[in-house]
Amino acid sequence: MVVKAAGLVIYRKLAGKIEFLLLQASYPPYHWTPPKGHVDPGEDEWQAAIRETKEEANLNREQLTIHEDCHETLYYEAEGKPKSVKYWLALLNNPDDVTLSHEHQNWKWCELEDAIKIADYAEMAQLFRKFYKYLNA
Ligand SMILES: Nc1ncnc2c1ncn2[C@H]1C[C@H](O)[C@@H](COP(=O)(O)OP(=O)(O)OP(=O)(O)O)O1
Ligand SMILES: [Mg+2]
Repeated sequence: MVVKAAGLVIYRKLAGKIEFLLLQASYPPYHWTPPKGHVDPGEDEWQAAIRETKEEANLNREQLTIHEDCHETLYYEAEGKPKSVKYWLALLNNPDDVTLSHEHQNWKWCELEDAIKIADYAEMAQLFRKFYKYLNA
């Protein structure tokens, strides 16, 4: 069975430049991803994406404008099990502060090429490019 997760690719616009939010795991391999996590029983992916964003970055639904029509699902293997992660694109309305939970040790706002570099997975890179295109279309 596929383990389902979901999250939000949060971006802000600073001086006309788009920056994506990445969080670094506080456990090996200390990987960087947007806020996301497992879908709980009774939840759908949309609800999980919003809940995890609140838990992991302390950003509320009200601080965000979610592009409901811009989403992508990644499939990969995590701890030997197939996993899916559905991401929606979301604008952080104001340059509010991020607060981390114990699951992450750092965060960073990254322009496209930097986001691709630190996220470090091919499918994640494609996702960033697709979402960036959506914003510049
Ligand atoms: N896009 C990806 N493609 C391939 N492997 C990935 C990708 N993202 C993360 N991984 C790797 C890093 C870890 O070794 C492992 C699990 O990471 P991840 O899916 O981020 O789950 P997680 O258990 O750290 O957090 P979460 O509870 O938020 O889903 O998979
Ligand atoms: Mg998580």
